[in-house]
Amino acid sequence: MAGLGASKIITQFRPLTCAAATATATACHPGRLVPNSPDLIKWVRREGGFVHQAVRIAPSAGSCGLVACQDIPKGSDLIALPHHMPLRFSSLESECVDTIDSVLVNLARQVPEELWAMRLGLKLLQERASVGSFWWPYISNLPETYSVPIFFPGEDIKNLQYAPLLYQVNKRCRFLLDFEKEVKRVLKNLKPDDHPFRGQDVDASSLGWAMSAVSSRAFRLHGKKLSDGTHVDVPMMLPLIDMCNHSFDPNAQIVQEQDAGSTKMLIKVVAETQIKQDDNLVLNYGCLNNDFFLLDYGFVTPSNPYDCIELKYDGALLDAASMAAGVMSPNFSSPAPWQQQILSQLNLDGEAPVLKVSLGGSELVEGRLLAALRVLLASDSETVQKHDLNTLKSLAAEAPLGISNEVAALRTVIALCVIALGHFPTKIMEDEALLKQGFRIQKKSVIIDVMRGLTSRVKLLSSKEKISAQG
Ligand SMILES: C[S@@+](CC[C@H](N)C(=O)[O-])C[C@H]1O[C@@H](n2cnc3c(N)ncnc32)[C@H](O)[C@@H]1O
Repeated sequence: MAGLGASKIITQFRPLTCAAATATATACHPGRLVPNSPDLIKWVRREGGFVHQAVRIAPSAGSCGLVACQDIPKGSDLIALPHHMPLRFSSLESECVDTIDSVLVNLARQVPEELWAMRLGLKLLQERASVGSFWWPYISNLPETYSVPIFFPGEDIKNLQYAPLLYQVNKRCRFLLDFEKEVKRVLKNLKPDDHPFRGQDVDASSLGWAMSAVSSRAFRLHGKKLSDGTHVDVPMMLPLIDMCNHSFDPNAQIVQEQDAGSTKMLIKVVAETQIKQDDNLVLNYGCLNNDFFLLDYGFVTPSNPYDCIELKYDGALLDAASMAAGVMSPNFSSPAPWQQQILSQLNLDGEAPVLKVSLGGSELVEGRLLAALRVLLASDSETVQKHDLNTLKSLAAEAPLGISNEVAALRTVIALCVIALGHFPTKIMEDEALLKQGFRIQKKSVIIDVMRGLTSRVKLLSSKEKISAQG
């Protein structure tokens, strides 16, 4: 009986380790789980989906992408997936049809919300391990490895040199190691037929593969319609559509529409602009900073308008910065009661303050930090009370508390930038010599851009002050 059981298991799983999966395959698209995997475009068409005749899968910047092999007019449908093709994970106990579903749902419950990709990752791993999986043509075309920081060698992680990102990478690595133990504990006593991964061992590395496959490819789209007519957002993996690479200047977008004659939703990609022959089909993955791009997708976007750096709001640090900037007797660490009250309104003081503030991005200086600096550098409450909080938080509101107050606030931020740059031990020239340090270079560029933007404001304000003094 034991022998029979073993042979049954062997014919019902596909290995979760890459070397075994690729042993008999020959290269077609580089770096895929199975190099001679089935043709994805043919599979989508066979399943009742639509793929524009000019759309091809082609190598693109070291991985794959979708390319137009002839001009495509704006508004054309590029891809349409029928309802059964996206890979979703229902975590509802009521939708569990067997013990395998319940095991996965119970494991998924132990994944924190912010690591939602691991939940759908469990479903992906289950399908990867199963010989009869409907999604095998899709899964075999997924990348074999991911360039996200959880897989970086220790030295490369350290070399990111940016504490908020190091914190996130460590958190994910720690979670995967703990979750490995939990998954092993749960799977240990299961009968072979109830085992979600067909009796295979699951370790931190296969869990990391699945989490990265999902974080770098899933889209959050409308799921089931609720009785009030709204939809819940559900992460899904979209075969073929997820071959589109990212651009902040996309030529395609995902739309969901009701399938004719059915209550189900059709997921489509539509040409947002005219697409020229040989152009890549690109989607906008979202207005994300480079921390998210690197953590979830394994790449950074140069000149990313949404990139920013995070700082902790700290009175002593602000005192040091403003003194370095030549601001006279700052009192950031000992605010007056009326100032403290405004800090509480800004959520920078009080019972549960949110002390994380950012520089860069579309705002240049986070409104809460700017307002705090303006208020703490103001000498009387009357002038401050004349303005509402939104004005105090806005860089567009030019010097609401007077030019010298504004210059002192901006100089303090510039000094904060100098301190933040000092936390990177290497020079930009050294970073440039290391190809992998695109992340570090981009973070430094954000800081330098903030300094440039604020310095020109300070100059403008100072010249206005001079003119008014002369007048
Ligand atoms: C949704 S998949 C796109 C298809 C993927 N290139 C492939 O070969 O399967 C997202 C992944 O593509 C790559 N990618 C997408 N856009 C990129 C970009 N603008 N620059 C660099 N890599 C990109 C990253 O590896 C990312 O994790």
